Amino acid sequence: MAIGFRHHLQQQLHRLAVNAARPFVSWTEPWEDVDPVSFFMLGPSCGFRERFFWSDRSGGTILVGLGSAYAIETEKADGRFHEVESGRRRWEKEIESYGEAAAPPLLFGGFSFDPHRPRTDIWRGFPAGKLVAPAALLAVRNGRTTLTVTVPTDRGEREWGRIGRLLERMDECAAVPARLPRLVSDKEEEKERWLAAVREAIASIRAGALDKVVLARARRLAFAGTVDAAAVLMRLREQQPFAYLFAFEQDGRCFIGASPEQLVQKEGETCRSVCLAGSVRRGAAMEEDERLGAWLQADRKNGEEHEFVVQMIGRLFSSVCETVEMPPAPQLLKLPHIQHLCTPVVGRGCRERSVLRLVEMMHPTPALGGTPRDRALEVIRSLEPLDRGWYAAPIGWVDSEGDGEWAVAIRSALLAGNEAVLFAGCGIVADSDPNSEYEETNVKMAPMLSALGVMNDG
Ligand SMILES: C=C(O[C@@H]1C=C(C(=O)O)C=C[C@H]1O)C(=O)O
Ligand SMILES: [Mg+2]
Repeated sequence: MAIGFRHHLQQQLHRLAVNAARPFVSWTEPWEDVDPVSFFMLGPSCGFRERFFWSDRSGGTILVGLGSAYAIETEKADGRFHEVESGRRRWEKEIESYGEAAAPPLLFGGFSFDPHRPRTDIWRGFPAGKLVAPAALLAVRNGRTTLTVTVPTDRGEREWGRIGRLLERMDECAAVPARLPRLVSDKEEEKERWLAAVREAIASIRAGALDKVVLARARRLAFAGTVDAAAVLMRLREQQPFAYLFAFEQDGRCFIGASPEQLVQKEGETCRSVCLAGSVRRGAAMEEDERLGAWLQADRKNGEEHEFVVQMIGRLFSSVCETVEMPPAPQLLKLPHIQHLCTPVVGRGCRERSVLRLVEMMHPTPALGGTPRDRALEVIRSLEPLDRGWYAAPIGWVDSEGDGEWAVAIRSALLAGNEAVLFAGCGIVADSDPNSEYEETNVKMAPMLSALGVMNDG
């Protein structure tokens, strides 16, 4: 089947490319029986230096991209969302799309947390904002799988080599990911300095300078061999079934994670978000777990952390939507290692046309930045001893309608060769205790530690 299909696709694309009036053409075909992680694994061996993976919380939408037919990249500190949105509109005019989906292929990517902060070397290849239209996109939606191939009309022949190899290999049996290498070193990045920063933040909050700030820390692991992103992804898929799974790889450096937190979704005139803040670990037995959950729902400090997020997202949705629905009190979201206070928000009659506009307005929410936003960002810049890069920032996709879904890139790590850098933060408020906050960041790192094979699940 692949040979016949390959021939068919090649012919279609060749014919279209020759006659195209625009610089790119895309072709979409239905395609069954491909495991998305196996497809992701084929990238490097076919010569693609970029790849991404996305699965939403239900696993209903899975997007896997290989290569980059078109990229919109910005290093602007101010106006980066606007620049990316203009790039998206330009993209629609540069492509002719045929086959099953006669719409331009969607763009996938992300943003850095704070473009005003100087970037360190570990985040090389992860600019202030970057969206890509992949050369090959596998999309699973509502149980249907399609493959979209996008080629530049002037360099179609060159792209074809990689795509041809991919189509040949897609039919081979599911690839087996590399084994995870042994851990050789584990460095807490400056625990004492982080605790001191938390103490200082608490003092500023008590002095009335701000209400809440999220401070993060990093943990650097070194392994005896290369950490294979596909192997980590496969484990995350098993271990974190209700999270957004994401990976964004540039030249062998892969930012990967399993985030429970939706930033914003737009589907026509409906938009959604989830306020997530306030945390406690899971209990070992049911009784303890329920006791911890009940404690979390009654705890004043966690309630406060959560309430700042509810206030901000509620206000923002009210400013762009006709109606906003949210439950009066937070629910519990139970994940394998941690439970959170959670308030889902639905806005109807949304007046914004692009989800990127909503991403711009929402980032960072008080769940990742703080309240008030500008003060919190200043405190993070002056107290936090690390470069967040794309951690805690928006990651997701946007289509030609301006619809799309974005998560907050937490519970994540940057994989680079033999190293993995893990990140986790927590919301500091007036009643925070530095040691408990430190413990909370440990719980938040557990999912990635477990996916990396460093910690036994428990
Ligand atoms: C910042 C992180 O998580 C955020 C902070 C939370 C908290 O402090 O209770 C809870 C959920 C997230 O919004 C992280 O996981 O790194
Ligand atoms: Mg917290």
